[in-house]
Amino acid sequence: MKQFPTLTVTNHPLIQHKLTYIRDKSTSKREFKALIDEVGALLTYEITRDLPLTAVEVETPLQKTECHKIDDRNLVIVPLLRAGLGFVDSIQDLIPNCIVSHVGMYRDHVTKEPVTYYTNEMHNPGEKSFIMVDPMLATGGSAVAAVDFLKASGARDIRFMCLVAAPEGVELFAKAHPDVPIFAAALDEKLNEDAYILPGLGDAGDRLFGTN
Ligand SMILES: O=P(O)(O)OC[C@H]1O[C@H](OP(=O)(O)OP(=O)(O)O)[C@H](O)[C@@H]1O
Ligand SMILES: O=c1cc[nH]c(=O)[nH]1
Ligand SMILES: [Mg+2]
Repeated sequence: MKQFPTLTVTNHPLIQHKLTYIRDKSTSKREFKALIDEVGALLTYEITRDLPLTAVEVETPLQKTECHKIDDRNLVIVPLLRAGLGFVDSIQDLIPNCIVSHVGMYRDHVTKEPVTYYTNEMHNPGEKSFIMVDPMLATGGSAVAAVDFLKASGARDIRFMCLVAAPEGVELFAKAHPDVPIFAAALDEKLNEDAYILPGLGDAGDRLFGTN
């Protein structure tokens, strides 16, 4: 299998176990969201591993001591609507002070090209760390366009978290944004003729929100 230097596949047994149920078409909508929450938390643990820490003094009931904090008020989660919303709850549970800045984008069913329909204004993006989240990296068109937007707004420190990636999408993304690390739970086989990931999990947005 082709190697991608900017891709980290977090194939921890717990993630693989939960991904098995996420892929299963008989998994209910309620279970699907609960599993996305759980895997989202586990992937967040991995993607935040290299965030810098600042020393702070804390007084325990016994004495003063030096502890460490991440700069959570300058950490921005960027969910790609709609399916990226699935990861927001778990990240906010872990890092309640983070900022959430939405990017609305859908993939045109015919051309497979991303169409942007919503963006948030960014404040001091050069001073912030961004984690873009979307369960699916298929052709890579949406993720590349979303990072193009973040960079055009002034963002520099960006990470991308997804659940399932296709080799075609990783290749396109890594070429366009070699400075943006990708964290995924699985690198799947390929895209089908409709640019869906095989074996994949189907349409993540539809499974999360009950549409199709
Ligand atoms: O890598 P790509 O080929 O661009 O495909 C991936 C995109 O497709 C899905 O979104 P979709 O267009 O289905 O929108 P939705 O989240 O609103 O369902 C998915 O959540 C990604 O954003
Ligand atoms: O397999 C795919 C490809 C794009 N979007 C999805 O939700 N699933
Ligand atoms: Mg969709």
